[in-house]
Amino acid sequence: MQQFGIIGLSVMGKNLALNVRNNGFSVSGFSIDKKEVDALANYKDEKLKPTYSWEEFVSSLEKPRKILIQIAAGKPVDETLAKLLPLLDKGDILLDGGNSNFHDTNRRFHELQEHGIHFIGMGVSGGEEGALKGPALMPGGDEEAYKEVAPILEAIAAKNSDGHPCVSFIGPEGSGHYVKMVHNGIEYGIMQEFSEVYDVLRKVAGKSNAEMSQIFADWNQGLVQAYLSEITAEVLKQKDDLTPDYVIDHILNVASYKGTGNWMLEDGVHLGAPISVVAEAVLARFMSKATTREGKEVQWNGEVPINLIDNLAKALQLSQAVAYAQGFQQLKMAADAYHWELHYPAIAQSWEAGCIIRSSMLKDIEKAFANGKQLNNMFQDAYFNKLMEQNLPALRQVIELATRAGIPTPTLSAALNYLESIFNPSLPANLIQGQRDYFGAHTYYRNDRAGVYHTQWFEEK
Ligand SMILES: NC(=O)C1=CN([C@@H]2O[C@H](COP(=O)(O)OP(=O)(O)OC[C@H]3O[C@@H](n4cnc5c(N)ncnc54)[C@H](OP(=O)(O)O)[C@@H]3O)[C@@H](O)[C@H]2O)C=CC1
Ligand SMILES: O=C(CO)[C@H](O)[C@H](O)COP(=O)(O)O
Repeated sequence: MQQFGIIGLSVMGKNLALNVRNNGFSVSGFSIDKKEVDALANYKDEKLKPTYSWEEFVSSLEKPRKILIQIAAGKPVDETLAKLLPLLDKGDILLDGGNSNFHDTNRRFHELQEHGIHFIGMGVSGGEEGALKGPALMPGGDEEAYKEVAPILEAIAAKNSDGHPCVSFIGPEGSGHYVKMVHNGIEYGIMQEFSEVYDVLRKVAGKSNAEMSQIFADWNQGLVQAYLSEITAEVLKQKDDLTPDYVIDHILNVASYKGTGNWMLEDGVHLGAPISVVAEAVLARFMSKATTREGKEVQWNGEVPINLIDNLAKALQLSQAVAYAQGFQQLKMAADAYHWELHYPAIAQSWEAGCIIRSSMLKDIEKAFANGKQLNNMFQDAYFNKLMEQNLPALRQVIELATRAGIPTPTLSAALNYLESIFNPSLPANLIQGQRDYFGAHTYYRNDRAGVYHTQWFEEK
């Protein structure tokens, strides 16, 4: 009998199966796509069992069965659960490792609980390579069931610099998929920040692709030690297969999305979370399609400050911190609203390796939230407060220069505005309240006494 089962053997499912096998566990694989099962069969390895029917798959697994569903999110997951349910026994454990919406996971968790099936909604990040060599895992749902699968998940997960596996139990219901959704929202934010910095580098600093590649590679050893720095350097130096040029210059500048970053924004709006960097990153993807492209190319003939490259690194470092900060702020608001107990240092730790947003900064974030410290925003922590003080002038300079050059910086500007706002004692919302009370008698609170007030702004006729 096999110790673990995986349904869906496409990019992620197949590589996760190999990872489970490489860590000494036996695994059965099944897919509705026979070609995917045949590909598994080609390994001819008794620890990798291909199965060709739902019944064969389920009956090949030791009890309680531990089954990972790694397929396209949405309706396919409900269809798969409907196929599996009649074949399972009470006490079996199902994990959904796809990018499922947390609302769906909440519903499935409770529905399956009624059937005595343990359900774990598990965010998985790291793409194809991560799935094979060690992904970041974000499991939430049934904690007792988590303990049963923890040895396998800890074995296959990426390990951080201390050798700790990048997986820990997140919380109840759909909280694991919620954390993955926030991961992806942060991912959108940081990717857009990188693209704005790239735009300033090429259009203001006049750097070539090869020079920019080297700059990002240098930053990856310095202020912005991050997977996204590493791959940006790689993307910028890649030559094209079809022309003598760099491939980056022939990639159409329309950003696609499957939408998990959009979901973070949707729930952020629901919660009232000030996640401006994520919002601007989502909107920038929309704008990349909506723009008419009829304008003139930016031609910068002005001065290029000698410290521009250093300041771009500092601007990117600080705006990256803001993207993470907004993610953790939303997590805290979600934990309060949905009555989940989330462990922020453990979440930071699970992102320290294996995932797309991994960076050296996550260690500092883990420390910022250590010992149950409840921060309203991450910049209340001394380390990040100092980073803000040190890097704000650089961020301002980059945005000022980009603005003069006519280069849009939606996420860098959102990061600056966030930092200008979070400790600000006199944001101008008093005027909004006055206007609301004027036109709609919506009332307002005062800053000098308790109670709810309404002003008679004009004489009634
Ligand atoms: N690719 C990545 O980098 C990452 C992906 N993920 C998530 O992991 C999951 C799998 O991703 P990936 O490997 O890229 O593959 P896809 O998202 O392309 O999903 C393909 C798999 O889903 C199966 N499938 C589709 N519809 C159904 C259905 N109705 N019933 C059963 N199976 C179905 C496919 O079978 P068939 O071929 O027959 O359609 C195939 O096995 C997704 O939820 C994705 O969002 C998470 C992190 C990273
Ligand atoms: O989950 C992921 C990484 O963590 C995927 O790569 C994600 O689907 C990419 O998102 P999008 O297609 O919306 O850019």
